[in-house]
Amino acid sequence: MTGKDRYRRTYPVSWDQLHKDSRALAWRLIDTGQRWDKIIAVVRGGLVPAAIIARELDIHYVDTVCVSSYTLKEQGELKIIKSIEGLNGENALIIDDLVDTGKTARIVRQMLPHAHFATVYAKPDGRPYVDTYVTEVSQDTWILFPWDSEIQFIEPLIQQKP
Ligand SMILES: O=P(O)(O)OC[C@H]1O[C@H](OP(=O)(O)OP(=O)(O)O)[C@H](O)[C@@H]1O
Repeated sequence: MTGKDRYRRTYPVSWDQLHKDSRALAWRLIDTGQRWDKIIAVVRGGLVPAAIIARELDIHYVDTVCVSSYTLKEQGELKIIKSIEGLNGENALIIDDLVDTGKTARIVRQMLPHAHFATVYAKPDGRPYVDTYVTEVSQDTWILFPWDSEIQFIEPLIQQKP
């Protein structure tokens, strides 16, 4: 299934919730007992969680891999826009906002095979490709991130058509 048909529900995440969930991910990472000295953010969705994790884990080295797989809700071809040279992922933590089908995680793991892969949110198909995550949502849920949304007026429920 491709495109909008894949999503039957929406899970809106506010900035506050994203901050709390990213801090919860930081706690979970600390609880593994492992320690890392580098963060690799998967651009773009991983940028904000990576900044929060870098602060909580006191990591000052942050780099990026740039991969794009979606055009809004339409699943498109996966493109590597920027890779990483000279690292195998040792002592590195890869951070993304979400693992959905797992396509992005699989390709980033190939670039950095020794890294620990962590996401804030995970769907069942992508879960096997992450080492640590916080919240699972169903495969047919569209996670509406705060950077993709705005607060706006809506009609009273009674005036909305079914
Ligand atoms: O598990 P997958 O099916 O690969 O999906 C997860 C990826 O999709 C989103 O990125 P997207 O490609 O939308 O790019 P963006 O973060 O730049 O918006 C998200 O940030 C993950 O990187």
